[in-house]
Amino acid sequence: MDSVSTGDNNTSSLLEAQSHVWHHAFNFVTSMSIKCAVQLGLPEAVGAHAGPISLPDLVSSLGLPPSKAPYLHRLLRLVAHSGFLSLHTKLNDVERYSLTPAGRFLLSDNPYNAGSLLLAVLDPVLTEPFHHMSAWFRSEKDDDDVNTTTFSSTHGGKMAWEYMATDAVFSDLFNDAMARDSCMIAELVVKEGRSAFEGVGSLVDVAGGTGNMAKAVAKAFPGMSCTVLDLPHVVSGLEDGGNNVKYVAGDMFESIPAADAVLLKWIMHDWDDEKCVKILRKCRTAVTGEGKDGQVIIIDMVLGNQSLDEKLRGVQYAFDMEMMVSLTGKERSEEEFAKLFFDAGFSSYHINPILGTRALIQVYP
Ligand SMILES: C[S@@+](CC[C@H](N)C(=O)[O-])C[C@H]1O[C@@H](n2cnc3c(N)ncnc32)[C@H](O)[C@@H]1O
Ligand SMILES: O=c1cc(-c2ccc(O)cc2)oc2c(O)c(O)ccc12
Repeated sequence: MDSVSTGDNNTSSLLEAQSHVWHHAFNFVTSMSIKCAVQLGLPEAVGAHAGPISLPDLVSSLGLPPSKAPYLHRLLRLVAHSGFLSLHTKLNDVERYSLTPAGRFLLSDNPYNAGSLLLAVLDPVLTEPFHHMSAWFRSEKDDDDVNTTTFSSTHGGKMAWEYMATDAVFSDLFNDAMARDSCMIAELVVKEGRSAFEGVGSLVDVAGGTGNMAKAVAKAFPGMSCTVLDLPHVVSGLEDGGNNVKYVAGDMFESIPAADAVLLKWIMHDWDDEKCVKILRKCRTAVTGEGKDGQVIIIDMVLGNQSLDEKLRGVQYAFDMEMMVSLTGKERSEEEFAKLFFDAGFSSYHINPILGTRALIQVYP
């Protein structure tokens, strides 16, 4: 191979370029290994042990055959290298492991658990479409929507939310992932973005899933009456959460109950621009009806925040691919959000970048 094919024939540049390709080719192996650790119950076994745990103790508490110890050691090495375990070698030169802060996010009894999101994203339901992404790029849009997304062309023409109603196991996993995320975001929002909710007497969490966000907001603001609107298969059977949280089964494209404020957490990025404008128009009607002059509160990623580091920007772009492959949505820049808001008839907005990769956006009629 000559230097033309590589652009540079300096030895270290060649090796670095090759390793860069390897790093990205093998990223999925790292992800799948972490998934395996979660499925084995490794975070719980490490977390339950009094102090850092050794390999033999881990093998026994996971109930694995002792012959698998050398293999588990190799899994632990990668999971530790990926930042989920700390390695302690001080005690008698025996390797012992403890959970890092990211590792504690994989604990199933952690209310902020992100393991369910990891399991959902790495479930074949969501990974299979990625094998067909290039075919989707080459295919023309068809009238019956079969090829609207890579997800729908992989799953017999079913669009994402339609599919959810047919797969209770995956739907429960996904709803659990959303609910856990809402637990943490609600706490941060109540702490860091409290002013957005002050003075709000009634709130509708539109497409609010199983209601964790609404429950936490209602708890922080006992005078507020909260309604969770979501599809029937998500909210049917859920008991109203205390005095001031109730569930309504419905379609946000049809009607949204009137309220002082409407919350859209992780909704805009699920939909294309046209659908977002439709949802926002319904929200505008909900917060301006009955003489109200309310607001729409959006929690979503905003691309282009220069203070985000490279890793987090990569996370945003990966989410954008997930939205493109699974749904018809996208992650948006401030300019793209502003266009949606003005097209839906709103007059102003304020972005508060208090949630890492995500931001709290207040939109005013
Ligand atoms: C990404 S989840 C977000 C859930 C919740 N807001 C959260 O952040 O945890 C999107 C939600 O939209 C709901 N959804 C999809 N289409 C809907 C519709 N037409 N009307 C109401 N809810 C809908 C789904 O059932 C799902 O719960
Ligand atoms: O990672 C996801 C995946 C989805 C998704 C994929 C397929 C379906 O049938 C439904 C949903 O949706 C997500 C989402 O709405 C979100 O806010 C974050 C992540 C994901």
